[in-house]
Amino acid sequence: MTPEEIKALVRTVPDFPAPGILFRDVTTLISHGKGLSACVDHLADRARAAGAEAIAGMEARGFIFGAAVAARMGVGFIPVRKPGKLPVNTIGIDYALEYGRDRLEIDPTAIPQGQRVVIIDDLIATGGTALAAAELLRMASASVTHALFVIDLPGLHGAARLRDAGLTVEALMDFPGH
Ligand SMILES: O=P(O)(O)OC[C@H]1O[C@H](OP(=O)(O)OP(=O)(O)O)[C@H](O)[C@@H]1O
Ligand SMILES: Nc1ncnc2[nH]cnc12
Repeated sequence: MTPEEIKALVRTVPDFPAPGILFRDVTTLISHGKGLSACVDHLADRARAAGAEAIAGMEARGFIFGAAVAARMGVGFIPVRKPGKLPVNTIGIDYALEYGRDRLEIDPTAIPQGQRVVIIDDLIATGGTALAAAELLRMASASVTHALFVIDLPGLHGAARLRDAGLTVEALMDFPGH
């Protein structure tokens, strides 16, 4: 399936989780076997080209795509978790969302020194989550140069923020005007 065909599987829900937000819902995409598989293939091709030695994905939707891509590539997966979930000493970072604030944590021992880690998430909006994840992974000595997304909302300028911060950003599709 092409990215255009995969895009047709994304459901748009107005006013979720707050008035004025157009929620781009991947539930309908991941419940479609061929759509999910094609999505994972496209992301894995790009992660391979980026030289990924491990994939990091953000809780929760980043786990779905990130872990599937890591398994398809035969590399490890690093869960970037919401707070209080990991049973070991963590390092963490606070960040702003399109609709609120949150915090991410990782187990710093999960990453060998200098390992090339590619970030994968379902969607980039303001870029706050991905920038926080990149900073956190670097605090744990990862080499982070690429971030891959299924969906970009270019109207929220997240990809531009990541590029300004020196990251290479790719997305399979975008929804202009968010
Ligand atoms: O670019 P940003 O403005 O930071 O927004 C993008 C993030 O927001 C969503 O996750 P959310 O925090 O809603 O969590 P979820 O995956 O648990 O639904 C999405 O999956 C990204 O991780
Ligand atoms: N508009 C949106 N749709 C789905 N997930 C999001 N995360 C942040 N903004 C979002």
